[in-house]
This record gives sequence, structure tokens and C-alpha cells, in this order.
Amino acid sequence: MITSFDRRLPSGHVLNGKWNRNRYEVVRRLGSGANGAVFLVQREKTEYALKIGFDAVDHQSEINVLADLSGREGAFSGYLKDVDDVLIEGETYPFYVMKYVRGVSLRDYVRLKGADWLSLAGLRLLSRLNELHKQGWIFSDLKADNVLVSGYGEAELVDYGGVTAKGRAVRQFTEIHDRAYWHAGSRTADEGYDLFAFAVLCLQLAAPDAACFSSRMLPQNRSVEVLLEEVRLQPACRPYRDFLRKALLGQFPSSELARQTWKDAVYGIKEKPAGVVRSLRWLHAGFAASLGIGLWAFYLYLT
Ligand SMILES: Nc1ncnc2c1ncn2[C@@H]1O[C@H](COP(=O)(O)OP(=O)(O)OP(=O)(O)O)[C@@H](O)[C@H]1O
Repeated sequence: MITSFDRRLPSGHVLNGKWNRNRYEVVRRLGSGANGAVFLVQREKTEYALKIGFDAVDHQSEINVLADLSGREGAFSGYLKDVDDVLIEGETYPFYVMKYVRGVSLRDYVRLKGADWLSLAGLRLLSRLNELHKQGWIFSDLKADNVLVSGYGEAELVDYGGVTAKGRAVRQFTEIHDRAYWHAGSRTADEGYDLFAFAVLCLQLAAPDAACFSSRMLPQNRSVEVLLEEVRLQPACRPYRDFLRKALLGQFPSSELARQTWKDAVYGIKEKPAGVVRSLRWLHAGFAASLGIGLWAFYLYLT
């Protein structure tokens, strides 16, 4: 989405914080959406992401979440760097500055590197969700655009605008990832809500053209069974099939357990290669034979 900020804040433009007096130089626009425009900025040779809010109330609630997460130990510690106002062409706008997350959207990452990389990125994403859950928050608006990935599946969440305290009603969501949209549960912020969205995200990445994601799908035909059937049919879902089933049916009691299950499914050694099995059989047979001979000799010695 191109906003009026793109014209008014070209690269090299300097933003001066009204209260904290920090000076940020715009490098480029990173993206924009319903709640604001995000820019890559530089201050004292360090890069940050700076978000200018369109709506003061939404912007403040995003800051409250980030301030809470940022102040605690863990993956989000120190994420929020500055909160201030800025004057742009005579108008005052609120902004905040956060850690700059490198990477491309999860969709682009999987497209560029291949579907196999979803295993690693998915594990990291589940770890991030789990950390958020442990601190009492639910991400809610989980979708490919809100996950940036770099290197070896290093996934990070961005856009904390939808983050909701556990037990409250979800305010911001994307229909296709929303549990209630699929008649699969409520819109209450719980760990299962994020896990459901995560499962839809995996299915969508594995099978972007699946019939269930067609805009022609009638509301009365939306159901969790439709998603489960797609999971069953899509070969790309095979490594995660059991996980996806459980996540869609809300059968994980916690995201910690979900993370562990994903890890086991993706990295668990299911079966030993045939060669190894054959050598082990010989080894076992040899050991049994020598034990038998030993016992026989001992018996002869005693009698
Ligand atoms: N910390 C960050 N580091 C790098 N890029 C970021 C960061 N935060 C946001 N972005 C980029 O900016 C885009 C828009 O940001 P964000 O999603 O927060 O805006 P929004 O108005 O809340 O969007 P939406 O309407 O999708 O909710 C993101 O999709 C992402 O590409």
C-alpha cells in the first residue's frame, strides 16, 4: 500500500523526535498497512524500524504491548527503542522505534528456498509464539506477511498490532487464519487460536492453490473438515500431517507441547536406514550367540 508518507518521507529525510530529541534518517520504506507506515531508519550508524501510527488509540495499544514485552527477559527484550511524536508538514504524528528485523516474508522465504525450509522456520516461529504465550499474550493476527525470515529459518514476528491479552476477545485478525471464520472455535485469545492460525499458514504455504482458499468458497461450506481433508490430500503436508490435524482440532493443551511435537515430527528419527538395521541384527545375533556359549561353558564348569 502506498501512503502519502512515501512522498513526504523520501530516503535521506530526517525525522526529529519532539520530546526525546532523537534524530532518525530515513533509509527506505519497509511497508505499510492499516495501522501505520514502517521505515528503515538510521541513528548513530545503527539501523532501526520506525513506525508512524495512523490511529492514536491503536498505535498506543501496540506500544503498550511492546513496552511490556521489551521490559522482560527473553527474545523480545529491548525490542522497543523509543516512543515519540514527530512534526511532518505541520501535522503531529506518533511514532515508535523498534529493532529492525532482517528477512523476507515467510511466503517469499518458502518460495525462494523450497518447502523443506518450512520445518526450520516453523520451529523457530513456534518458539516465538510460545515465548509470547508464556508472557500472557496471544499474537492473533498470524499470517505470512507478519513473519520475516532470514538465514537458516530464523523467523521473527513483526506487527504487534493484533496482540491481545490471554482470555480477551481477538480484535485484529485475517479471515483465512481466523478460527471462527472456519467455524472451528471462538475468537477468544488463547494459545489454540495462534496454533490454529499457524496450521492454516502451513497449509497455505504447502498448497497455495488448495480449493479451500478459493474466494468462491461459500460461507456455509467453511469448516474445519474442509481444512483437514486438504491436509490429508496434500503431499507437501505429509511431514506435519499429525501436527496440523491436532492444531486445527484444538487438541494441543499448550504451544510448548505443540513446539515439541513439531520438533519431534520434523527431526525425530523415525526409522533407522535399512543398512543400519541389517548390521544391528547381526550384532544382536552375535551377542546372543556368544552369551549362549558363555552360559553353556559356565554350566559345564559347574557340573
Ligand atoms: N521491526 C520490523 N523490521 C522490519 N520490517 C518491519 C518491522 N515491522 C514492520 N515491518 C515491515 O513493515 C510492514 C508493515 O508493518 P505493520 O504490519 O506493522 O503495519 P500495519 O499497518 O500494522 O499492517 P497491517 O495492515 O498488515 O496490520 C510489515 O509487513 C513488514 O514488512
